[in-house]
Amino acid sequence: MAEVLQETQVKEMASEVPDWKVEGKELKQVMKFKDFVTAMDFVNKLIEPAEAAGHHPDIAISYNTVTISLTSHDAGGLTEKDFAMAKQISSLK
Ligand SMILES: C[C@H](O)[C@H](O)[C@H]1CNC2=NC(N)=NC(=O)C2=N1
Repeated sequence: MAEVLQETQVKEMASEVPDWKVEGKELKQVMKFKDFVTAMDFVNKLIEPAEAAGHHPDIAISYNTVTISLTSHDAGGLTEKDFAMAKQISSLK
């Protein structure tokens, strides 16, 4: 299991993913799309990288708005896996 990062490490790594916000034990991003179908298309693009990494984002969909939260449930906080997944997700936008 990946280890929970210290606060200083979190700050350092957060600067590498400026489109994500650190909120407590999560990395969060709200994404707006043209419509529901486009939003769903994006969400479906997350299946492959999440399965490949064995690390899965929490996703809330509201019409054209997708809120993605990343945390390592098993470790109980943010780990390197969350930052790696954040980078991957950002690259799919
Ligand atoms: C066995 C498997 O690795 C675990 O259940 C994984 C699956 N995906 C996961 N994803 C996230 N975000 N946190 C986890 O703790 C987690 N656990």
